[in-house]
Amino acid sequence: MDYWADLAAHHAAVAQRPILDLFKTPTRAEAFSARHGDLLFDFSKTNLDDTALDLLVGLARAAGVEPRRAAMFAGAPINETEGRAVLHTALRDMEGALVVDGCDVKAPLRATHARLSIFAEDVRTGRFRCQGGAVTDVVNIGIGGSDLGPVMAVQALAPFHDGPRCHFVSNVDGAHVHDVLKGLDPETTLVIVASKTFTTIETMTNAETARRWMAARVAEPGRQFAAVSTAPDRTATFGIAPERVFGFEDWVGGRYSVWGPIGLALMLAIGPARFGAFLAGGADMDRHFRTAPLARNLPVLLALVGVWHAQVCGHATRAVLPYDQRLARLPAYLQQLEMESNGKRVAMDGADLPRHSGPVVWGEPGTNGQHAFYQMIHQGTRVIPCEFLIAARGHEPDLAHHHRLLVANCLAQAEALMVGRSLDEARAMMAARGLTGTELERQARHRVFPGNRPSVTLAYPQLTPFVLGQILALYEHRVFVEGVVLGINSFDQWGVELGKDLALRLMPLLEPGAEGTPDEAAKDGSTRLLLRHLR
Ligand SMILES: O=P(O)(O)OC[C@H]1O[C@H](O)[C@H](O)[C@@H](O)[C@@H]1O
Repeated sequence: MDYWADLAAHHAAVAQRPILDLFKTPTRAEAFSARHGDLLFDFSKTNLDDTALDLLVGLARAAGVEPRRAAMFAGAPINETEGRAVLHTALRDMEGALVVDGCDVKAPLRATHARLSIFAEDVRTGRFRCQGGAVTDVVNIGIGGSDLGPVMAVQALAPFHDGPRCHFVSNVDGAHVHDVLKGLDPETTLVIVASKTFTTIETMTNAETARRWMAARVAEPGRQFAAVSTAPDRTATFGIAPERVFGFEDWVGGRYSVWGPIGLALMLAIGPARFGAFLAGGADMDRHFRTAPLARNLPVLLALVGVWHAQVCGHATRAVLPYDQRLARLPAYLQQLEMESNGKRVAMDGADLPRHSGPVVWGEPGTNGQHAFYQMIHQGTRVIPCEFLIAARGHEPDLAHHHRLLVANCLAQAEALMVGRSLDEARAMMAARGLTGTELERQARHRVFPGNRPSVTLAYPQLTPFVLGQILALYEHRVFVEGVVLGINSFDQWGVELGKDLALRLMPLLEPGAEGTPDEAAKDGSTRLLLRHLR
């Protein structure tokens, strides 16, 4: 059975059907939504019907999602281009044993987690002393997966933040480290150098700058540095004592690493107990993903809706729209998670991918986005499937009216996208304003909303550590399922390498005197022009 061909044929048959018509079936909303605990995933405002869903679930099954899922959790080397297991799920379920290549991987995880928790408590309680006393500020220096997870999660869980202030430096642009350090006291600052490889040029450059900044005022700057890495030899060379080095294994991908020591800044912010609740939320979603039938499985459904929109309907982008200000960095986090995982043109077997890879992921929190780019979402010529996230409750009980406005806006946008406004309705509006004839017609046309634009909504009770863990694991497994369905390796990222190599080779050409050298002459005309201009 060719599921892709059948899906394409089905899509062609239903593409013009109004989504709203599907609600003539009274059970539509219940049938095209799924729950796990207090999470509700509503995908009824899409053009998916029973036939499409059956085909998509068949596609997932035929692609081997179930055996592949079992292989991932069992520690098989499913990251085939790097010859590694993919076991970030073990970081959030450290109980028991999991033997991979003859060794139990869980006991060392528990040991590192225990050390991390003790260190975090020492810092939080003031037992860990800097030159100037207890730690007041933490600076996490890292980039990509060593930054986006912690920075997003610390902001997301601000209501639970009772530890030192946390700051993040990622960009090699000196403006970033300068602006962050400028307001801090080196005598009470702890610097975490977070880098899986401990070779990333941005992170190492920022770490050296931070050490110089600290050394100017602190007698033993190395004592106020901690490191998170898979490379203990390199952390030692940098001069960070082993008791403040927290390691992890290379089977934790950078963009999947917030659950382990890379999450140290989050643990310092909210404490080990709440960090444990975050892990428990992730583990809870893991259990759901492993046990729920495909057609009731939240990550599988989220993935299949994504495949329907991106590969079957051909929509090139996906907007992630959290109606939750504290999830402001979620779209950026998901850009790495989804686009670094599934933005690939070659299938696992080395052949060209016969269809598009994962979509462009972008977004901003609502309601801000409404006053910026929603114009295009509603009336542009391109269809942009939207993913709304909304909590039932905020954390500010005395501002409950704000939250009601937030919820109303979120639901209104999804409704407007689907229902739209017809030309007749727009004409009636213009007639009510006294317009007539061609002017009425012209003005009315600008006020038409075509509608029939798909969206999904993830509703959760409240943004707690547990719920954040559930949401992030949900997205991780969605990426996994999409990757299996597309037949790609979601766990490598060769596409980031070429630019890094070229940047290193360009560095000498930015020195004064590089003009006219053979290395410069070997560059293309545009690069030469820019080099000269920027030198
Ligand atoms: O943690 P690091 O080794 O410093 O890597 C940081 C980031 O850079 C790499 O180039 C990858 O694109 C990312 O997946 C990774 O998260």
